[in-house]
Amino acid sequence: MQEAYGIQTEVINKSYGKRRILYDVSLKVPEGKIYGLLGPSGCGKTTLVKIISGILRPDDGTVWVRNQQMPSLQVMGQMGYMAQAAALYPTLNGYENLKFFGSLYGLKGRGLKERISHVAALVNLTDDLSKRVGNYSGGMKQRLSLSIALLPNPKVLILDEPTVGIDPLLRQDIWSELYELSGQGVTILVTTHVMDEAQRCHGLAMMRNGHILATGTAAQLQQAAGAGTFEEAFIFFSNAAEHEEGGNKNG
Ligand SMILES: Nc1ncnc2c1ncn2[C@@H]1O[C@H](COP(=O)(O)OP(=O)(O)OP(=O)(O)O)[C@@H](O)[C@H]1O
Repeated sequence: MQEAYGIQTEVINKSYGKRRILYDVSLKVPEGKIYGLLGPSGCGKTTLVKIISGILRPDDGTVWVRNQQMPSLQVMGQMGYMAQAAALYPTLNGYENLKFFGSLYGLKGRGLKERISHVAALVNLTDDLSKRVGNYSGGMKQRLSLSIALLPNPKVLILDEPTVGIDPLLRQDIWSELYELSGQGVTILVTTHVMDEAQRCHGLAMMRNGHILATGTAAQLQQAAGAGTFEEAFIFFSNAAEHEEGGNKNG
């Protein structure tokens, strides 16, 4: 049987002006899995997830989400996206922010109220919903953004650095929730520059300078690199790519 993919990209390229940001990025994210995009700051993770979400257009290449070619309005309605720089309304309180974004997702009435209670509890914000978001800490804003992405009960969830600024206990809760959602069939794409976070994913792609260096499970990648630690595996694939780039330049 053919494997079902929640997200697929084929040879995505993107430049800003003369600067190339993504090079032939091809990925396959199996449906219902948590997939990590691991790479240092500036390697192109946000650009890639924005392209997958339909926010940015690639220069060329194709994205499929749930087997539909993007951009597709129907599929975009099944996706939750958590941006790195939260687009929250600071003068509104947490509840009002959730209500506003919920209405954009087409939720209303009792259904909307129930979803707000559910997602606020998941990120431990129930007691803070009446506070102005402008007075939230960085971690609280992060949690509110995550709860907004969860509002539409998405089939595909795209999270750009979701646990930055979040304390270890809550991070644990968030990961438990992500595993729970994945168990229910939700495909989750998470960007991170943190090794231990990437290792929690079912599968991952290592990225550097707009290139995919290697893909697989953390254990497979470590084994392929013959590395003692996952961090060493990342360094191994980075060095190998650098060597190849140098070779191409020289050749
Ligand atoms: N709108 C833009 N115009 C020009 N350059 C951009 C634009 N957006 C991003 N870039 C550049 O593209 C490169 C990749 O950025 P991107 O945000 O995708 O990286 P990232 O891996 O997500 O980094 P971080 O983890 O720091 O968010 C960076 O060098 C960035 O400066």
